[in-house]
Amino acid sequence: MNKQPLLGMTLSELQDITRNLGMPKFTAKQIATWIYDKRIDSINEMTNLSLKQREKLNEEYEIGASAPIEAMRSADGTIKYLFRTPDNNFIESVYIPDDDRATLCVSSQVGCKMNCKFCMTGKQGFTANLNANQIINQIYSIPEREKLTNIVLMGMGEPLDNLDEVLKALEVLTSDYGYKWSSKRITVSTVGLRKGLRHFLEKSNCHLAISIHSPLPAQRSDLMPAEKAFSITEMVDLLRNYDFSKQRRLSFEYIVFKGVNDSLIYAKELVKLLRGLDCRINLIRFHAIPNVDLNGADMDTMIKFRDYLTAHELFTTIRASRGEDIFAACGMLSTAKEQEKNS
Ligand SMILES: C[S@@+](CC[C@H](N)C(=O)[O-])C[C@H]1O[C@@H](n2cnc3c(N)ncnc32)[C@H](O)[C@@H]1O
Ligand code: SF4
Repeated sequence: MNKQPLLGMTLSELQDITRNLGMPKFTAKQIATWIYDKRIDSINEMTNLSLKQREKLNEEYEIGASAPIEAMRSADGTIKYLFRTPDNNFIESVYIPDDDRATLCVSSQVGCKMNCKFCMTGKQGFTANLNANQIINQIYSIPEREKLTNIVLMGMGEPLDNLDEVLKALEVLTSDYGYKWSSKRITVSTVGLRKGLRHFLEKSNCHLAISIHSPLPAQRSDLMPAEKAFSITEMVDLLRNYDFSKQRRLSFEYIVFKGVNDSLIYAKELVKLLRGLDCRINLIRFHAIPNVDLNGADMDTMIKFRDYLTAHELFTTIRASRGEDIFAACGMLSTAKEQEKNS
């Protein structure tokens, strides 16, 4: 029988286990402390549990951490990690050090259903949802885990399409019994799914990044089919009901494609669409992917675009492109691995 991983479990799930094994309720908290505070490698190290309790736990459970199988280092310090899931699928996480920050870009699914035109993960199609163990393991099992200051769910997959497991992982990351991270250090990035977005905003305080890429519904649906199910105009109306002026931040991600969405007409439309909303814009450089007729805009164009938005009260930054020499656009490495597996 396969053992169940404890890593990634919420306190209430651990309490279910201790109850079923006839252990006192407080044992669940002790187990959480061993896993999330002390970061032990085996159940045998839980020395404030009796030998009998450890034996019982060991029969059905394990810590459930699994190290990355590959690491690719960029000249700029970015490291891309490849993990193998128990079902022999591949997922990627990217470690991005930057002055006093160190961000980990974490995956939420193997592949993705959303099929955005410009995204390598989208081209893979959907294979599986990651469970909370597999999401937390990406953080737990990298050598730089103690250096991390920020986490972004911007790796493979659409987090709101796997919201239950994502919310569990966010609970473990932000709870007192877990990693005790402030929700201000965590950002969830999404194309915006009608049901998931509302649910996420109600259940989590983490920052929200919406992948917008065009202010015009017709163009956006050409780039991102998810627009057809939940339009950006409706999404913005929904977002207006929430307060982003305090703890939680709202940002919009905008890949600037040459000759597609890079003229000031689009900047003007963005200003119109987002007027009055407490938010910022991140302009992203496109990482070219094979067989897609899109190119990134040049830096001059991006600067003009940024300056227009900033002059119209939309605070805008240009995100530094990191790890281009190691295919840091997510989905590249796992696609290559998948092809190797099938050849
Ligand atoms: C891979 S997605 C994962 C999170 C979520 N599914 C989303 O789309 O926001 C994270 C970000 O990467 C962007 N992205 C995808 N493919 C890209 C590429 N080839 N170059 C630059 N950014 C890309 C997405 O638009 C999104 O803003
Ligand atoms: S950009 Fe995000 S939603 Fe679109 S296909 Fe890629 S991972 Fe999925």
